[in-house]
Amino acid sequence: MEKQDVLAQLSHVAFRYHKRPVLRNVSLTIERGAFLGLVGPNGSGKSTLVKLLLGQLKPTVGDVYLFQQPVQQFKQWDKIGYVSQKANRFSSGFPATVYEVVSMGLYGQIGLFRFLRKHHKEKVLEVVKQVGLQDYLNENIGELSGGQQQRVFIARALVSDPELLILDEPTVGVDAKSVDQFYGLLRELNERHRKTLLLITHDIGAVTTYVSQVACLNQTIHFHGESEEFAAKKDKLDFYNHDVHLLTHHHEEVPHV
Ligand SMILES: Nc1ncnc2c1ncn2[C@@H]1O[C@H](COP(=O)(O)OP(=O)(O)OP(=O)(O)O)[C@@H](O)[C@H]1O
Repeated sequence: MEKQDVLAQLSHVAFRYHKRPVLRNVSLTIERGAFLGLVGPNGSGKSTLVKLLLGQLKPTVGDVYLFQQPVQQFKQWDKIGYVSQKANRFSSGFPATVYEVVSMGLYGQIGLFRFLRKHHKEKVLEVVKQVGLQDYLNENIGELSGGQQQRVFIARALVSDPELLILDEPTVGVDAKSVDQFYGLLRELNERHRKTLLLITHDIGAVTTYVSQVACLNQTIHFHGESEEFAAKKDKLDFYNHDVHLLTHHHEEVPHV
């Protein structure tokens, strides 16, 4: 593997909230072109790992690199797109159209009050089309279903042309049929549009069906390999214990600290 093909890396990372250890000795590499699913039970540290990757938290021990740079020095944030689990929660009165919300993804590049140039507008239309919402361009986002809203946020993350897209539980609150379409979209972004994806999810079914690699986290990485290998081994991996069948459905009831 060439050095420039490592887009993100955690090296021997430990993290604690106050005195409480949450992650220990986590080493994980995300290579260019990967579609990596990060799975783990509730409270296993998935969101904490993402916050460390994005430089929002500092490891107690170890190092985090983005595009071969220590995350504290990293400045090229337009190379990274991020879609959080709270993205699809707009009420019907929210006064912004699909076009406007997706355009917001360009503000980092062009500044908040600058006008979009022709090529910016074309890029907005291109990514809206990529996520299949071209017929909804002028709809208010609050009028769309949870699955459609989530696509809008993918488009907003894509509009600045990131190389690495990080999605934290993006299907929470999305109905089952839209979830399948949504994962299909992610696969297409990975295979056709060459985006590197990190998908944080409880959904074991999705990871075995759609992603190319799986990493299992429960305080530390218990497995990282190809999804076929994961599918063959998953019943023997003890990191989930008895929780495995509950995970897809119980997420929303779990209070976040
Ligand atoms: N700000 C915080 N302060 C203290 N403890 C926290 C904080 N955020 C998370 N924790 C704790 O750290 C542990 C890991 O939380 P984290 O949210 O990273 O796990 P997760 O795998 O993303 O969980 P979930 O699947 O429920 O979203 C949990 O025990 C959680 O209660």
